[in-house]
Amino acid sequence: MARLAAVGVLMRPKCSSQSTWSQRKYLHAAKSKLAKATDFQPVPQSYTNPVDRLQPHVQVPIIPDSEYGFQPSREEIQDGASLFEPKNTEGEMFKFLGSWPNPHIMPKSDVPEVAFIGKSNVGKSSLLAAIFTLIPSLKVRTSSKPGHTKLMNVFNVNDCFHLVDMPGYGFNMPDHFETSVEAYLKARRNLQRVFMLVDADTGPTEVDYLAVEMMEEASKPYVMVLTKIDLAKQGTLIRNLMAVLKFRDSSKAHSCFPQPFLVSSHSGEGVAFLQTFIAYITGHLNIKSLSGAS
Ligand SMILES: Nc1nc2c(ncn2[C@@H]2O[C@H](COP(=O)(O)OP(=O)(O)OP(=O)(O)O)[C@@H](O)[C@H]2O)c(=O)[nH]1
Repeated sequence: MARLAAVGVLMRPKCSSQSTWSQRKYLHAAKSKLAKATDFQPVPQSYTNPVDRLQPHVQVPIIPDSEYGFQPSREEIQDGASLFEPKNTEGEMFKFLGSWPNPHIMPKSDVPEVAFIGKSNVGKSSLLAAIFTLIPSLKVRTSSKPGHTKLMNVFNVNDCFHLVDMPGYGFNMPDHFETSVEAYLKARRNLQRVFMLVDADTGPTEVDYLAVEMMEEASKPYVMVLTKIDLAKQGTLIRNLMAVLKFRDSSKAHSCFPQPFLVSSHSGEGVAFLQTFIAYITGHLNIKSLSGAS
C-alpha cells in the first residue's frame, strides 16, 4: 500500500534527455504483429477483475496482495459502473463536447479529465463505446482502419468528469501528433490520469515504451490497460500481463500505477471494473477498503 500511496503523489523530475515525439517515432520501426482472432470466447459482462480468472493458472501471485491498490467489492463495482448509467431516458447528462487538434484551443475546464492513449487500432474508441454502452445517444466512432482517430474527442460524463479519446500513435498517426497529444499531456491542467492502452495479444511494443517516455517526461500519472483480452489466448495474456508488470518494476516507470487493468470492449469483461476505477480516481466514489490508491 505504501508503494501505491507513493505513486499517487510522487512525480519524479523530468528526464534530463528530452526527446520529441517525432525523434522517437523515427527510432521505432512499428511492425507489430496483427492480432489474430483465435480462441474467441465471449464472457458475460461481470463485476470482477479479469486478473482473478488468470490467477489459478499461475503458481505465484500475479499481483501480490501488498501491490493491489484497487480491490473494490462487488457492490462497490456496481456503484462505480452505475455512474455511467443515464439518470433519465435521454441520457442527456452524457455529451460529446467536441474534437480539437491541440489543447490550446480546447475550452478550459475545471472538470477532472482522464485520457485514453495508445497505438493506432489498439481499441481506444471501442473502449469508450463500451464504457458508454448504456447511453445509445452517445455515439463513439470506431474503425478497423488504423489511425482513424485524428483529433482529441472529449466526452462529458454526468458533469462529473471528461473522458478524452486521443489520436493513436504508430501507424498512420496524424502529423500534428506532437502538437496535439504531447502538448495536451504537458498543458492540460485538469488532466488527472492517462489510460495507456496496450494490445493484450501483442503485449507492449517499442512504440508503447516511447509513449510511456512521453508521459514520464510530462510527469503525468498513467495506468496500463491491456485491451482486446477476448482475442488473446490465456497463455499469451498471462505472458503479456507479466511483461507489463516487469516494465512497471523497471526504473523507467515512475508515474505508472502499479496495478494494470484488463478489458475487452467486445465481451465487456473488465469494463465495469475499469469504470469503477475511473469513478474512484476522479473523486466520485468512496471505497472504504482503500486509502492510498489514488
Ligand atoms: N475482438 C476485439 N476487437 C476489438 C476490441 N476493441 C477494439 N476492437 C477492434 O479493433 C479495431 C480498432 O478499434 P478502435 O476502437 O477503432 O481502435 P482505436 O485505438 O480507436 O484506433 P485509431 O483510431 O486507429 O487510433 C476495430 O475493428 C474494433 O472492432 C476488443 O476488445 N475485442
